[in-house]
Amino acid sequence: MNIGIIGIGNIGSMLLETLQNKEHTFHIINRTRSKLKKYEKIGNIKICKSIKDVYKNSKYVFVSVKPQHIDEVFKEISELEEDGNYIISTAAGKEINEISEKSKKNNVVRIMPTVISKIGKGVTAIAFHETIVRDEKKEIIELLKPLGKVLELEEEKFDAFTILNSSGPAFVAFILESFIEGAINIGLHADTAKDIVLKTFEGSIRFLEKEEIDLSELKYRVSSPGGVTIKGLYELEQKGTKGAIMKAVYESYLKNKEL
Ligand SMILES: NC(=O)C1=CN([C@@H]2O[C@H](COP(=O)(O)OP(=O)(O)OC[C@H]3O[C@@H](n4cnc5c(N)ncnc54)[C@H](O)[C@@H]3O)[C@@H](O)[C@H]2O)C=CC1
Ligand SMILES: O=C(O)[C@@H]1CCC=N1
Repeated sequence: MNIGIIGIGNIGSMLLETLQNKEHTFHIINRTRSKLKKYEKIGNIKICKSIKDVYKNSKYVFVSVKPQHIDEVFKEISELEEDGNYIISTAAGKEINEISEKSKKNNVVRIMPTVISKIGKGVTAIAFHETIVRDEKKEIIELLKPLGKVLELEEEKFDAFTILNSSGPAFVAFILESFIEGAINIGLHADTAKDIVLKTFEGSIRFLEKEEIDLSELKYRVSSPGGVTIKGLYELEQKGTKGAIMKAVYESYLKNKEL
């Protein structure tokens, strides 16, 4: 399969490296040429000089540039003839109808990926232009399988999905970091703290899945009456931590809707 990728940043490089497979030939381009250097000597990766070269040579063309740069890419594509190729946009907040209008193409697919897919464990949401039929959808979903789970989702749910799934890893990193720094403050070395915190989070998730219990049930199993855990939970409640996190999710959601 001939696959194009316009924009080899965080997501473009994740797509290139995760979908890498000897049966595919990749045609890639990036504005900052230095980011392409490491792919120069790989046989099935062709570095292109123009968006036209990428589009003309690829059946599936991922567009993974920032939302503020996407219009110029679609403008260039709009001047090219559609010949059985499909645009697959990864841009947050950009709807299929808008992409279709700007690129003057019908074969438009929208995905919402995550950097986590680099290890094949992420979830990728997907939505298709109304003219794309079942067999075409099946082939595209199959192409994306190395990314992990591929979830067909109504476009109106993309904004919420983006914040939870695609911004999500950054929120997780922030919360983990808070615990690690809390641990350093009570005398642990950073490496030890990181190891314990990661294992505690991972173990708690596995435990919740296996025991099939509610989150509050886990809180009450751990919190001894008048003990140490409830003291910390009380502090979090007094500081409005849950409200702050809910507000963070909401603000990200509003920002995504503005794009
Ligand atoms: N970073 C993430 O975790 C996620 C990002 N997204 C979306 O994916 C898209 C890409 O995000 P990132 O990879 O984080 O951005 P990035 O800034 O890391 O990568 C974008 C790349 O596109 C290149 N570029 C810009 N204009 C170009 C042009 N005209 N021709 C060729 N290359 C061009 C830039 O040089 C850059 O390397 C965005 O639209 C974003 O909303 C979606 C889900 C998750
Ligand atoms: O922060 C952003 O705008 C992009 C979209 C979702 C994750 N990263």
